[in-house]
Amino acid sequence: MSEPILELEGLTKVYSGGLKALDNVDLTIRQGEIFALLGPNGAGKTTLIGAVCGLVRPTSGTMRAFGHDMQKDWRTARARIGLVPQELSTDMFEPVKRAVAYSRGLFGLAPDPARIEEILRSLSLWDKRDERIMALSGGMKRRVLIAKALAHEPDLLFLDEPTAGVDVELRKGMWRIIDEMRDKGVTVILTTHYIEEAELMADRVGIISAGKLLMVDEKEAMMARLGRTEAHISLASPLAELPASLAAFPIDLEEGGTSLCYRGGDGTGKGKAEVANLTKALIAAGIDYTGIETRESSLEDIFVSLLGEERDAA
Ligand SMILES: Nc1ncnc2c1ncn2[C@@H]1O[C@H](COP(=O)(O)OP(=O)(O)OP(=O)(O)O)[C@@H](O)[C@H]1O
Repeated sequence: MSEPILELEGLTKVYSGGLKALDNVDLTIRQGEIFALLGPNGAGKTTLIGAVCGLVRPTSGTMRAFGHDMQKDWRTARARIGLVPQELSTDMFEPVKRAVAYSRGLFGLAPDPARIEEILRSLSLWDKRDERIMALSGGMKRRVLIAKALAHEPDLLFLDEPTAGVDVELRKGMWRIIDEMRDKGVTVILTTHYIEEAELMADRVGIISAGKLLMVDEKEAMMARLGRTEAHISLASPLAELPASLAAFPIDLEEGGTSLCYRGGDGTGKGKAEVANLTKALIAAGIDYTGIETRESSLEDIFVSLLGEERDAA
């Protein structure tokens, strides 16, 4: 397994008003992985990123990046970390190219116009290089943020909600960029509200709520562990009860006996095979049906049910 690039232990942040935005977070990120941090508004995602990027001072806990203790040796690690924040804060009056080149200089790297050109071209910003950032569309501004983060060639890149409020085209462009970074071996930590995005891009997913990291796992493992298949089978005529021959299936009679509902499997397609067996068993039992609707649960369902459990437990 590759090197840990970021190790957080017991990371806690209590804001001055007393709000615990991070509650004892342990997280290890390995070189080259794409990690998605999923959580509802106010879960602590931006605070976590801010802590690692030196924008938020943790109340307690330790952070190591590239093997350096970030509280003791902050600069060495920080120079290798890029951040694409949610919003533009500065240099709205600057022309695109100058802002991006400046961002590289900020991290102590020698100017490299060819590299800046390559970045601007890859983000379709080259034609806009001399325009002031404030004159660009929202989506273009977001690309400038990415260009700035890439300008200093980070090994670890944080993307805070990279696709919030952007159109489908730009979202796809962003996914492509993340893919390219994966190919270059850059480690990416992204936060997102779009579960589809996490499902598509990430190798591992962490679910955070109210400052607590509820679960971290490989995406496939999470789906296999918590995913489900749900199938609704419409029966040709209502059943009063289920025959004993079907007792082994995880099924319920619903809608006054006119519908059979199967809930089982594991999000990896195992349920589909079981539903196929169920249909054979129905025919063998002389039960006729008129339609089947099957649905595999997504990361979204897992996310929603986990957060629901968390709320119920609170
Ligand atoms: N500077 C601050 N002072 C006090 N409380 C803060 C501060 N910054 C954030 N918070 C609070 O900390 C909690 C976590 O906020 P954070 O921005 O980290 O959440 P988030 O998961 O990024 O949310 P979103 O998805 O809305 O961006 C929220 O309740 C927020 O109101």
